Amino acid sequence: MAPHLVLLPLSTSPHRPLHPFPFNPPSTSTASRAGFSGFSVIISSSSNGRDKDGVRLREQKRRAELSARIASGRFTVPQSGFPFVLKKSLSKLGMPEGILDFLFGRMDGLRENPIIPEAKGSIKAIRSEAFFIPLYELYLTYGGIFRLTFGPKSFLIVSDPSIAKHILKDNSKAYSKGILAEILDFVMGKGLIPADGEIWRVRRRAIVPALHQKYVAAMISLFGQATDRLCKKLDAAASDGEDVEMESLFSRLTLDIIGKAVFNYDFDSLTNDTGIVEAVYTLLREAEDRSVSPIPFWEIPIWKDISPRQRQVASALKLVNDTLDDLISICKRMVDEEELQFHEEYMNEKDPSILHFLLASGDDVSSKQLRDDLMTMLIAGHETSAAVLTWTFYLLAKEPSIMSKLQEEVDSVLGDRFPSIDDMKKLKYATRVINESLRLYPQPPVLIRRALENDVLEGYPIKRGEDIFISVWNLHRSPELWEDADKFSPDRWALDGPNPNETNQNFKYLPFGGGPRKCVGDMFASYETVVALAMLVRRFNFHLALGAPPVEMTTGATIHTTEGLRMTVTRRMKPPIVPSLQMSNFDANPSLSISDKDALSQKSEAGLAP
Ligand code: HEM
Repeated sequence: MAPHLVLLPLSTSPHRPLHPFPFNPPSTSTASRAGFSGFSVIISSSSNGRDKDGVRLREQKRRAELSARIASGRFTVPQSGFPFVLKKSLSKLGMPEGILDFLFGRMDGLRENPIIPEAKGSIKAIRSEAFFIPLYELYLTYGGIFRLTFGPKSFLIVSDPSIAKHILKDNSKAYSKGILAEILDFVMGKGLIPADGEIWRVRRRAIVPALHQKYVAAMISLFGQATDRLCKKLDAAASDGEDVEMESLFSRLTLDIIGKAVFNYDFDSLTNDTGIVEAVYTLLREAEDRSVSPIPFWEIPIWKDISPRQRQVASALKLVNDTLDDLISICKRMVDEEELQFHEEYMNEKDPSILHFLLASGDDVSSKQLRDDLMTMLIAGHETSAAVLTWTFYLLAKEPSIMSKLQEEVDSVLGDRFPSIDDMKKLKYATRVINESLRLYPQPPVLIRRALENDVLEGYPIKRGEDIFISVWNLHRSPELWEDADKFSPDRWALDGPNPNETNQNFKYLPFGGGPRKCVGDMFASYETVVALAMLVRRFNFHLALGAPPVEMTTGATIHTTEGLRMTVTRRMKPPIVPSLQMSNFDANPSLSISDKDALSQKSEAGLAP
């Protein structure tokens, strides 16, 4: 049975009160290897109206309890052996800690098999919040690599850039997707995310070329058109004075985009709740629930037949699979009828989807594998982008000065028209806002691997079969690696500097992973989120809704809010019109500005348009 212990459904408030984390000196000299020095972490405060003090007090109490548990040694396996007893005795005799650390640190270095610092505990100890939060606090105590043990099961938690680089890049062949592949098997099969070994190599080689530059550029107009549909919804809400729940709207926006982009299917989920949209959400929720369930019920044979939930999952899976099979057949027919001249940047103008590219390329693959790959991209490219937009708008709502600076840029670059590929270079600040949002809310917050062979991580020997969580959350918020780590500050990235990525940030910043398994949709996702962000903030102001529940985090594959992101949306005054009306390749009516298009679509609704 796959171990699912650590990923329990947990939530906590990102509105963290001002709270100095009581730094515990590392309990083993090995922690100092990870570069520890005495510091305290100041966690910034925020407000969301109602219940602020209650949340703050609860949070303070919870944190004090956790700190006390860590300080009590409850998570710590006592060290044994002569050096430890000697060190303790010398310490009691009053020898300064610095000298002891120096002496015993050297002895540790000479030992053949240094022991990884170990945090031991009951699952209940971290059950009350999003699991990566206690991992962060344990990281502050135990350092860049430590073992987290629950009963017979243990995980290595990695929060050190050079160890992350070793696992993801330098020795990536020695690691598989482990637990992740087991959990996602029912929905992604051998798709690109869970696949390992030869299947992964072959599929990666087939899929990466499909996301070529011309394709991504063509997608910009799709992003614009989909966001325009969302703008219309928000326009109506602004007129009616109704608050909106942005997280679910972003989820629908990115579902509509990824459906068209991957297999040319219009879910139209921003307008309709069709059976297929519901089926996709049933599968997404099931994948997330399985990844956070302590017991894999779904592996019990009879359970599948008697559990109404599992029966619902099975029928959702059938509906989505049948739909994908139909889309594959339709696309095959299109390709057969096409006068095909396949080349590197091939793209069918009517159907620029990834599926069309794969079939046109002569990709020799079973329908099941193709379906697994499409499903993988649907899931990978949907919730991630939605989560990035959700947390970006949350951060912006709390920082009006950053929002104003962003709106200023968007007004001057875009004026009243849809973004084009050329604008992507010009929307520099918008890009930095997304870069910074991805630092504070990485999606997913943890990368999962399993060692396929024995290895050595920063001097620590580890065994084949070890399950490893690389905590991107810890890397991105480490006070050792970042100044004002918890502060939302897009200006930390120079406007004219390179786009930050894992390579130029030496693996302390991993928004899209790194090494051979890096995200294939990084450029797609960056443009998608910048286009949506720019178009939305240009037309509207966003505020956290008065009286809304506090925005708290919960974890699935990505970081969700517990009760949504309720916002009040108001129309902005019209920005100045910039004369250039250049549109991206695939817009049917390239000379129109957004207001022209609005007028046309209103006429069309009234039956006036040609
Ligand atoms: C902001 C949005 C996105 C974020 C933050 C994101 C993040 C990531 C990360 C961190 C990984 C590495 C996972 C690991 O190493 O375990 C990954 C892999 C992947 N992503 Fe994305 N992603 C995003 C959007 C997309 C989109 C739009 C697509 C498809 C069009 C996509 C397709 C994939 C695939 C197929 C993989 C697996 C690659 C492999 O294992 O070879 N992602 N993504």
